[in-house]
Amino acid sequence: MRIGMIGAGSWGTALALVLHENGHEVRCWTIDEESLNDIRLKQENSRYLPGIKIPSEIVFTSDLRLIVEDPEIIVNAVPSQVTRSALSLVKEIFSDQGQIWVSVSKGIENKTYKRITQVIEEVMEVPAERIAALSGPSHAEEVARKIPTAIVSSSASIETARKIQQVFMNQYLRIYANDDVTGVELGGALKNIIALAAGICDGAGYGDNTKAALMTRGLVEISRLGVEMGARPSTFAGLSGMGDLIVTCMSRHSRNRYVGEQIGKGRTLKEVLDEMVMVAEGVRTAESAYELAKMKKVEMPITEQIYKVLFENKSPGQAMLDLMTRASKIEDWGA
Ligand SMILES: NC(=O)C1=CN([C@@H]2O[C@H](COP(=O)(O)OP(=O)(O)OC[C@H]3O[C@@H](n4cnc5c(N)ncnc54)[C@H](O)[C@@H]3O)[C@@H](O)[C@H]2O)C=CC1
Ligand SMILES: O=C(CO)COP(=O)(O)O
Repeated sequence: MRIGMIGAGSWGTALALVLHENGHEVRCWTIDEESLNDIRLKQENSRYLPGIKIPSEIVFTSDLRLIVEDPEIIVNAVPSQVTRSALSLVKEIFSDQGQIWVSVSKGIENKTYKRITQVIEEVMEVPAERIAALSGPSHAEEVARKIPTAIVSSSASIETARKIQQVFMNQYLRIYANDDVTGVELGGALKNIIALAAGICDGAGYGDNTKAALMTRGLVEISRLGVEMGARPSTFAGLSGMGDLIVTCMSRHSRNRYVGEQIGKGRTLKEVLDEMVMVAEGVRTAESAYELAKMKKVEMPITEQIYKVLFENKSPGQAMLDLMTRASKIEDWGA
């Protein structure tokens, strides 16, 4: 199959390697001329995925026309908040021939509160049944090294989810399929906020008990908002829920956990983001989730405290104290 990849950051590049290995013809678009030159000269994307050799058969280009020329599948791998603008460029030159779209981005668009498959549906004017989300515990650094990984392909149409499963699956990337796209995308987006909290926990010197509490109660509030938005509760116990929450809160590769860790050590958000090359989606998703929770009247205490630490200068210590001294509760999946 011919597959177009929009975005050649760490995840876009790692997935291009998977697809190439699976026998597909892959073309990746990037606006980043520096990494493009790097890939052409050294066969390595050292800015986003250092240490991994990139086969010369994978085309990397800044010419979008090469991406939209006759693909059977188009994958969106740019960060959530720039997906709309990147797709607007695609829309100008794209002719719809029944292609399947895949979102691998994990976020909720600011202001519109849309999941990324919904942004694709709106901008590209394709039906939800032809769009899938691929999500789950999968750091690019490990997938690119062929470390066994399992994720989930989800679409409103289970046939579409199954097709994408077949295209991406191989010996080191196991893919499950389901049709709860709302749950899959919200799990992948919201766990990044809890990973920021887990990072703060590491940076501020709290303990393993603290992190376990944040992860467990984090999953409760993720599920609570997810169910309110129409997701199935059981999806949050799966790869795109608990699975991704575990890896992002625990992994040395996680950019969201890293940002939290730096803040926990006393640095400002601006200082940390200014020196980062890669995206930490949880920062902007915290804005969307905080506002959504207020609008939907869903209790999300950890998200609320993370929002206040990130954007209202609240100290992590005070945020932790406020979480610990909330009114006493019965432990229940909705409490
Ligand atoms: N890195 C990882 O391990 C994983 C990342 N993801 C998700 O994949 C998405 C992409 O993440 P990464 O590849 O890690 O990000 P990255 O920061 O490594 O790369 C971002 C890519 O987007 C491009 N980009 C940035 N702004 C742009 C714009 N305005 N227009 C066009 N292109 C633009 C950059 O040039 C770069 O190619 C995120 O939503 C992330 O949460 C999902 C699973 C794993
Ligand atoms: O979603 C991811 C792993 O599944 C990547 O997480 P980070 O963006 O925090 O690195």
